[in-house]
Amino acid sequence: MPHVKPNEVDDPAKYSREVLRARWRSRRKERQGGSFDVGTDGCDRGRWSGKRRVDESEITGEHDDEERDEGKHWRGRSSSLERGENNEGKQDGKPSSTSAAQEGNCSSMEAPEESNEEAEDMPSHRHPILSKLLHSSTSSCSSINLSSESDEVFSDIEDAMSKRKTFKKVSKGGEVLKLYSELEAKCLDCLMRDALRPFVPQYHGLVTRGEHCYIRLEDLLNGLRRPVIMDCKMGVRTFQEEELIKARTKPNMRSDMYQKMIKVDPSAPTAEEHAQKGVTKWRYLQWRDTTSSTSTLGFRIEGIMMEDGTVQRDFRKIQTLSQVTEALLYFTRNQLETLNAYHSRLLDLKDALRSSQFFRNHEVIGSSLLFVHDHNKASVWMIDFGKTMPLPDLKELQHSVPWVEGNREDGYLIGLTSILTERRG
Ligand SMILES: Nc1ncnc2c1ncn2[C@@H]1O[C@H](COP(=O)(O)OP(=O)(O)OP(=O)(O)O)[C@@H](O)[C@H]1O
Ligand SMILES: O=P(O)(O)O[C@@H]1[C@H](O)[C@H](O)[C@@H](OP(=O)(O)O)[C@H](OP(=O)(O)O)[C@H]1O
Repeated sequence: MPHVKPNEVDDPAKYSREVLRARWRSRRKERQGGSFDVGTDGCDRGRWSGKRRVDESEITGEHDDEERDEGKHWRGRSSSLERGENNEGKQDGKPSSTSAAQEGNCSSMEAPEESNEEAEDMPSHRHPILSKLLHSSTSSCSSINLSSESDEVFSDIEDAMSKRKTFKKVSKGGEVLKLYSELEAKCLDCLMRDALRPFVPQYHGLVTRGEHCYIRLEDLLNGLRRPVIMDCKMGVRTFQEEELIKARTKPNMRSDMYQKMIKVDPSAPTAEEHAQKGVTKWRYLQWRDTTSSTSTLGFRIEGIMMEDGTVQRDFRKIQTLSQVTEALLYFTRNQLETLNAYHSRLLDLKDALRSSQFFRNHEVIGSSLLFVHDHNKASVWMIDFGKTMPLPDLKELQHSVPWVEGNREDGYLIGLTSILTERRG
């Protein structure tokens, strides 16, 4: 355990960083032949979301697993740690020539931020809260690993985790950067001219850092003190129809997803999948949807971060409204004011969705509602449009009817209604 000065205990984030920093040091020492300091709390680490993130060690020179969370767990259960490799490459981070032209030349849109080199000397620019969220993912990722230090820094499980730790970074000035994806940038651009604008982080265009391009977004946690955060992935499915077609026509067996699957339920894969030790991405995503509340309630809780910085992801198997209610009451600590503020924001969102042209003609897949509150404010935001697609041929969606292959319905409003219903119950 690190030496902790008394005043550091008053600052949990700092204390947590110190503890984790010490663990990282001891882990590195062990790799170099020294002793291994096992966590003293006996808990797995809670991890949550944030695949597309940039390793802040790039910016600050520190190592991002220092900020991972030690898991105190919702209802005392341990969250699972998953590992694996993504075999399917993604093209995020480098705009195509057309998209770059559309968004403006990335490198000519420099934000007023520090360069990587400057930032290395300025660790105070880190965003401790966001970095907790971003560093607590359970999933594997095809992202480019920007950090040459990761092999040294991460343990076996963390080696796998590190493959997805490169997507987002934090900057000063009330903005966060997310690795560029053409689909997401186009959506955000559209959303800035839509009725949904007040429910989406403000989009400030693109910026280049090193060899990658990023989307500049309003930091939704800016100005909040010890915020409590919940990420709910919306919709009755989290896979695109394209993923289903690909699984049929050009199946790519993902061993990382197979591993994640058997960790939760060894009997879930078919005999063939067991033999191949792999599942297609569609199969994994569909399994996640049907074993959580996604398929039935139209949303699932991906993770919750409490005010002390602990991140909890033990909601994978939640399927009923009463379980969701329990989680939400825990998240809000039963505070009526907070619950009411969320409720009224969600009603406003529902109205805005009704009048949104963007919503009418987009298939919204894998997008989240981010619930954020502190002691005097609560709000809900729509985030993550990386898999949100415009519909062809002036087609429009209802968002409130079940999905059947080909209809492209996403069930977003089914999820929103479930959340609102839960609140009434
Ligand atoms: N504008 C923002 N301001 C503050 N925090 C944000 C913002 N956008 C995202 N986050 C945080 O980062 C997390 C991940 O964001 P997002 O879902 O957009 O990333 P992703 O890499 O696409 O993740 P996923 O693994 O869900 O596909 C969110 O759960 C949220 O906590
Ligand atoms: O639920 P988990 O266990 O965290 O699994 C991940 C989750 O379903 C993400 O939504 C998905 O990314 P997309 O939605 O962006 O496809 C990711 O795929 P990936 O590994 O291909 O990134 C999965 O690994």
